[in-house]
Amino acid sequence: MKHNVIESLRGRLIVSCQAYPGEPMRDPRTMTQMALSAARGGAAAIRAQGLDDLRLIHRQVELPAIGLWKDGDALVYITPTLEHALAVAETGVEIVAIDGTAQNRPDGRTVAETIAELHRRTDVLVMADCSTLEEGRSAADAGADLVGTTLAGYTPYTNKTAGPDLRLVEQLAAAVDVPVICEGRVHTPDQARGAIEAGAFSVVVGTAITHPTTITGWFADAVGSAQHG
Ligand SMILES: CC(=O)N[C@H](C=O)[C@@H](O)[C@H](O)[C@H](O)COP(=O)(O)O
Repeated sequence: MKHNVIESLRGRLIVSCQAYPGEPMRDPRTMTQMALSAARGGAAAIRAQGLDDLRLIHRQVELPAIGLWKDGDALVYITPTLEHALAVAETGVEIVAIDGTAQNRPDGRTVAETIAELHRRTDVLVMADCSTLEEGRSAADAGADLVGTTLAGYTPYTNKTAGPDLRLVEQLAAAVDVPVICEGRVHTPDQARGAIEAGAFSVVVGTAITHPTTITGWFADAVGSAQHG
C-alpha cells in the first residue's frame, strides 16, 4: 500500500494548495476546491497545510495527500514537533511532511527521533523537508520515505536560487536511495520538466498554480514596468 502510494507519484506533478494567515482564500473549502481543480488538471497528489484543510481534502479529493501543519514563528515551523506530526497523521493523509533540517526543534527531538516515533506509532509515510544535501542524507538514513528540497533557500545557511534548486536535486538524487521531491520556486512547466530531468522523482508546484496574489503580482509588475508604445 505504502509502496503503491510512492509509485503513483513517480514522474508526476504534486500541487500544493496553501493560503497564508489573513489571506482571503484561507478557508478549507477554498483549498479543497483548489485541490479538486488540480486533480482535474492531472495532479498525482495534493500537498496541503493545517488540520481543517487536510480533513476536508481527505474527505473530498480522491488523491493521496501530503499533509503538514505550519505553526509558530520559530525557524522550524513546518510540522515542527512530533505532536504536530501525529495530529497531521490522524487527518488520514498518506504522507506527513515534517521539517527535516538540522535546526533545533521546539520539542527538543531530533529529526531521526521524530521519524522513528512516527513510524512506530502510525503507518504514514514521512517526507523530510530539507535545505541541504547533508540534511537530505541524514533524513534518508533516519528512515524518511521521501526527501524534499522544500526548505532550500529558506534556512539561514542556504541561498535562495532564482528557480528551483536543481543542483541540490541532482546531488540528493545521487546520494540517497529514497525518492527526491523537487519543491520550492518551480514557477514554469519548463522548470518542472527540468526538475525531473535533474533526477527528481516528483515535482511539487505551489505558488505558480494556487497563489493568485503572487501570480497577479508577477503580471502587475511586468505590465507596470513595460514602456508605453
Ligand atoms: C518554504 C515554505 O514554507 N514552503 C511551504 C511548504 O509547504 C509552502 O509555503 C510552499 O508554497 C511550497 O513549498 C511550494 O513551493 P512554491 O510555492 O515555491 O511552489
